[in-house]
Amino acid sequence: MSEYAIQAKGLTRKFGDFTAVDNLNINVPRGKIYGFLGPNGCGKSTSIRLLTGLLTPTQGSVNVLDLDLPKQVEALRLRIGYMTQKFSLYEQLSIEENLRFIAQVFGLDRHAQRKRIEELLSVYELDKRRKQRAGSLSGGQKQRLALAAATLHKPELLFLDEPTSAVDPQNRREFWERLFDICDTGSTILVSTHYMDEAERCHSLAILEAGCLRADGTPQQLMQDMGAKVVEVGGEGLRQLKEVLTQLDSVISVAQQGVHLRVLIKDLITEPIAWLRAQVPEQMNTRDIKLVRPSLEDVFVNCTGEGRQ
Ligand SMILES: Nc1ncnc2c1ncn2[C@@H]1O[C@H](COP(=O)(O)OP(=O)(O)OP(=O)(O)O)[C@@H](O)[C@H]1O
Repeated sequence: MSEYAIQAKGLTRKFGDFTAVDNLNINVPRGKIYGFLGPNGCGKSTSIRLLTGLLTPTQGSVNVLDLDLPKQVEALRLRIGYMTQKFSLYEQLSIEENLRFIAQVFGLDRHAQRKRIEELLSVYELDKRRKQRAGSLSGGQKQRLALAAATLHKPELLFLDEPTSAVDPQNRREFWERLFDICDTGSTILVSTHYMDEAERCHSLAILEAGCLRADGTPQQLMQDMGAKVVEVGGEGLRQLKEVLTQLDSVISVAQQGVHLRVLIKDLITEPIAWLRAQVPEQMNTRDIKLVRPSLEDVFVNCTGEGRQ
C-alpha cells in the first residue's frame, strides 16, 4: 500500500484552448488533511473532479488509493466521499429520508442503515430535527447534513470542495473539529478553500493559481521558507506611505492592517528595517518599524501575486 492516498503527475485538463489545470504534481499523504488553497477560478474544483475520476485528464497520471484513474474508476467509487460547494441533497426530503436514501444507494442493509444513521444524527447534532425538510435547514445545518451524507459509508478518502463557504465562523470551527475526528479514524481528507485560516488548519497544502501549483508543504514550512521578509510599519500618513512603498521594485506587496502597514520585501534586501527607514520620506512620521513572522496570507500573496498593487 502506498504511503500516499493521492499521487498526481503532470495532471492537466484543458477545456478547448483553455487550460484549467496545468501540469499539477501532488502527493497527498494518507490519514492527513490536505488543502487546496487558491482564488476563485484557479482550478480547485476541476482538480478535485479529476482526482475523483469524474473528469478525465487531458494529460498526466492519477493514482488514488492505489488505483489508476480513469481505468479503475469503478473500483474507487465506494471508497471515496465527495461534498460539493453547493448543497446537493434533496430539499423536499427530511434529514432522515435523505440519509436513508444515501444508505440505500451504498447498499447498507436495514440494520446497518438504522445504526449508522442514528450515529450520524447524534454526531452532527441533527437528531432533534430528523423530520425537518432539508430545504428549510440553516446554512450550518445543511452543511452538517451534507458532511453526514458524504461520510455515511465511511470512505477512506473524503473530498470537500469549499465546504464552508456558506457558513459563519462558529459553524466553520465546529465543522473543522468534525474533520479532525474523521481524520482520526484513519481517513484522508482533501479540502479546497479560499480562506487562509482554514488552510492553516491543514496538515499540508498546495497553493494554486491559474491552474498551476505555486507552492506546497506544511503551513509551517511554507511560512518558514517564504523567501521574503515581512515588516510592519506604524505611524502617521500610512496611506501616503503605502503609495511610496508600492512603487519600489524590492517591495512585493503593501497592505494596511488597522494602524499598521504590512510590507513584504524581497529577500535580497538583507537589512529590511534600515532599508525601509531609508525609503520613508522625511516629512512622514513613522514611529515603529519591526520585522514580524510571516503568515500564510503573506506566503499566498508572495507566491501568487494576489494583492500586488
Ligand atoms: N466544463 C468547463 N468548460 C469550460 N471551462 C471550464 C469548465 N469547468 C471549469 N472551467 C473553467 O476552468 C477554470 C477553473 O474552474 P474551477 O471551477 O476549477 O475553479 P475553482 O478554483 O474551483 O473556482 P471557484 O472557487 O470559483 O469554484 C475557470 O476559469 C472555469 O471557468
